[in-house]
Amino acid sequence: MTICVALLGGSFDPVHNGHVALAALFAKLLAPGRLRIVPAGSPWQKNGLSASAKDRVAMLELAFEAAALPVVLDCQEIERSTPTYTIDTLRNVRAELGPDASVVFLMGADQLQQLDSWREWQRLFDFAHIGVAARPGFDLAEAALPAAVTLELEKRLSPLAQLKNTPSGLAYLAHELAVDISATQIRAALQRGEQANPLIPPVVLDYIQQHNLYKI
Ligand SMILES: Nc1ncnc2c1ncn2[C@@H]1O[C@H](COP(=O)(O)OP(=O)(O)OP(=O)(O)O)[C@@H](O)[C@H]1O
Ligand SMILES: O=C(O)c1ccc[n+]([C@@H]2O[C@H](COP(=O)([O-])O)[C@@H](O)[C@H]2O)c1
Repeated sequence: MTICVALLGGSFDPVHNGHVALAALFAKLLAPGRLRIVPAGSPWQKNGLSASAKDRVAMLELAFEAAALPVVLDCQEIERSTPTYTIDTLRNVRAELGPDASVVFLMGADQLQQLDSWREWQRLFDFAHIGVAARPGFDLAEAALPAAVTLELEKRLSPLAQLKNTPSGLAYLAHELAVDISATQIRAALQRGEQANPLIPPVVLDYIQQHNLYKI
């Protein structure tokens, strides 16, 4: 049987309930043999990060442990000194897992809307499938996507079972997620001295307070 590995990449600055819900949704849908969380080292489309890699990793460990969602943290992007390009990560993962494993890179609808800005974005499909979850404020409908992304999706949209049973090249849209949370919103709330309680796992909030993060 083919193994299926799902990867969730992100800045996780900090990890929040939207990330946990996205991971949990695809853990249920795909039942992957492994769910890997891949914290970004230098996300080149972002204007810097607030928390250190060490703190972001610690918060990820706490969040997924509290959610009782077994994950493996893959820190290769933090260990690289180059800007974080997903294509590099997927090349490495494919080399590690071999040609037959099903690899699914997960993302929210906001990333799909700008997928054509990613480095070598069409080549991502040579190494992995993509699994996309809906996100409030970001439309998954064709009309909301760049034409080039729509063209790729039209060729690649497939049922989940096909993603599980083939190595790469397909796409799946999960319309059922509706968690209106962003790390930007959480950082802003924490800077204002608000608690951000329903947005973030309590263990992560404790960590943020103990380590005095997101104050400025
Ligand atoms: N509420 C959410 N619903 C669905 N997907 C999400 C949600 N929040 C984040 N994601 C997805 O998780 C991945 C990592 O996101 P990221 O760490 O950038 O969080 P973010 O909340 O978008 O951060 P920021 O507000 O700092 O841009 C991305 O693929 C993103 O689309
Ligand atoms: O490869 C790229 O060029 C690229 C451009 C933007 C985002 N990504 C990846 O998309 C994921 C979410 O990114 P972010 O910046 O919203 O946290 C994370 O794994 C990033 O490395 C990747």
